[in-house]
Amino acid sequence: MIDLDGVTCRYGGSRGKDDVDDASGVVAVDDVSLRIDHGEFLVVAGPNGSGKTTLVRTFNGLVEPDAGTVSVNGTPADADLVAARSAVGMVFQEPRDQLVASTVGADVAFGPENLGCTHEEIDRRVADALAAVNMTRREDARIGTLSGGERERVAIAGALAMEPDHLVLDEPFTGLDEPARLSVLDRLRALHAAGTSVIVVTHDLRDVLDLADRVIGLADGRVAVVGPPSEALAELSNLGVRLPAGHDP
Ligand SMILES: Nc1ncnc2c1ncn2[C@@H]1O[C@H](COP(=O)(O)OP(=O)(O)OP(=O)(O)O)[C@@H](O)[C@H]1O
Repeated sequence: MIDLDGVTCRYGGSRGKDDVDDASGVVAVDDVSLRIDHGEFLVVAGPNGSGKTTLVRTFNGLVEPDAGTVSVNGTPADADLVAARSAVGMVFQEPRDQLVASTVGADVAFGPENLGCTHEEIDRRVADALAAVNMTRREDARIGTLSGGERERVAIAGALAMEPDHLVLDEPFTGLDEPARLSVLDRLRALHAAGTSVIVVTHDLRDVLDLADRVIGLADGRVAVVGPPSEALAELSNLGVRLPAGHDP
């Protein structure tokens, strides 16, 4: 479970927990409280610059709030960063930024190796994670030869190999063609069905809204709307996000 209480994040100006009243700089996330349960499929929507990326990066301590608290499974994220990063896997906006090895297998093994898993455990996790993204037996493929969609799936596999409770994907469909987008959606649907909590950050709600248990719409760093998709849809149309066909304003 991820629990946020009054989280505020700012860039620039004076930083730090003691100067949250300094009005200089940009307030990227503004007093957000939120609880995400195990198994939940959550969509975080909002226009460019509304604070989506900054918000989700607080979930595993990548961004430390200037005010408020984040806890993961009951422990403050900043008190145990390893636990937070093991429980909350993250796939960044540009998957190339997070691929660290030259082959698929070495890349997916990187996380479990750092966790100190045994060789047998690493092999099992790599095989399971590649199966989950439909890339079984592609361990030896060189990263440089993969398409953008395949790289995205390797990045997802790398996060899955940590066996996280929550998987966060930041704009996972950017730059993907239609087959790759549908393939990633298919994988997310299967992961959710298998019990992983999936959190998708997007300004494009086509397709993904059908999978969501709940959607949060951000505007200027604040939660403008939160609820099941059917209830949130009307208000989401005011936020400048791309809605599924038939729901455009
Ligand atoms: N490293 C940074 N330094 C300074 N300002 C930043 C930084 N990262 C984000 N911001 C600012 O914080 C605000 C929120 O940005 P953030 O990237 O969290 O929003 P977003 O909704 O994810 O945007 P996008 O859809 O464009 O990715 C914006 O005003 C942005 O310019």
